[in-house]
Amino acid sequence: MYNKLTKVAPIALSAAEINKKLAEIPSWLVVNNVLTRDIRFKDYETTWAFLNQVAMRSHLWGHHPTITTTYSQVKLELTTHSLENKVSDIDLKLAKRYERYVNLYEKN
Ligand SMILES: C[C@H](O)[C@H](O)[C@H]1CNC2=NC(N)=NC(=O)C2=N1
Repeated sequence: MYNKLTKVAPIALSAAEINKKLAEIPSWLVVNNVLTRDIRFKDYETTWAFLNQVAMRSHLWGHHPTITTTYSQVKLELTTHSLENKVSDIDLKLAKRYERYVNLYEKN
């Protein structure tokens, strides 16, 4: 069995729509129109176990965050490049999925 992927166009969201979805993932913020999350994990191995899941999911969905990391600190930033770097539905969908992964790992 294998997956056949279909390409779906991202949909830019209004501030009201973004805020409604943000209520479900309160650790995420929109800073200068960028959906952002900062996390500190317990150690380097945990950080990269998390980032590998982020990378695989991003690759699977064809949508990629800016990842800034130093040792056990991670900053994820999401916007949709193809929509002039606005926050779109896929940014929020990915953030919600990443948040599931955050909860799998011990934090500092
Ligand atoms: C061809 C490729 O699928 C597109 O360039 C994807 C890649 N990853 C992406 N990631 C983000 N954040 N925004 C995009 O518009 C985007 N486009």
